[in-house]
Amino acid sequence: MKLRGLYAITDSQLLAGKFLPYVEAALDGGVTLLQYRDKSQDEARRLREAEALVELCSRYKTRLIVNDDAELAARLGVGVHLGQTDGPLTPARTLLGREAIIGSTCHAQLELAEQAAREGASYVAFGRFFNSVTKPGAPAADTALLEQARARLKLPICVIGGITLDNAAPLVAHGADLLAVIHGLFGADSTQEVTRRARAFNALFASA
Ligand SMILES: Cc1ncc(COP(=O)(O)OP(=O)(O)O)c(N)n1
Ligand SMILES: Cc1nc(C(=O)O)sc1CCOP(=O)(O)O
Ligand SMILES: [Mg+2]
Repeated sequence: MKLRGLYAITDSQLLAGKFLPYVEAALDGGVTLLQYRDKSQDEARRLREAEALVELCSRYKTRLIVNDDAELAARLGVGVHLGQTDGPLTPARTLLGREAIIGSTCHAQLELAEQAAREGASYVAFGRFFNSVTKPGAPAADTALLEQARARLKLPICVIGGITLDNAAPLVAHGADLLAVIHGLFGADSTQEVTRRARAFNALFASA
């Protein structure tokens, strides 16, 4: 499967009280990957919400990724996204199997991406490209890095951090395969607007 398009990421605070309707609205507009990202320690809620997403993603034929938690991903039979402090990639690959999608945060460092590629990552993520409401303190990356990554890596390249419909096009033009978005997608006022934004993010790839 080609990993290219919109990578929607959930946020428990932003989606409080509208979690499933907003996620379904995004899937309706077209999502290549959906990441369940919940930074709370509420294990019961995490399991409940992640199971609901498994069902939703199976209806929309979308691949689900769990943030941080390879054990939960294994339990649900889905992929995982691992940051630099979320545990090593090689055992996660062994746990989840060859077919699983495993993503790796590489900040703005090509060396981290090359290491992730050697250890079996399915995609590498660089960021943050713009000011992020969700994660303002993340290290900054720029489009020059993207061009170098494109030249040196064969893996799909994901970009993240403050991405909106107004600033995403140059990232695609500089070689991004996946646009990972929280606020620029789910910060909308209505489900209709979430669907419109998802379609518009995908349209950036059609014209690239
Ligand atoms: C697609 C994608 N890219 C980067 C991240 C950030 O991962 P990490 O650095 O582990 O930070 P947290 O998201 O866990 O706070 C991501 N989740 N997804
Ligand atoms: C979770 C995350 N990781 C980042 C990184 O740079 O690694 S930026 C980020 C936040 C993404 O949310 P938004 O689209 O609202 O900016
Ligand atoms: Mg993490």
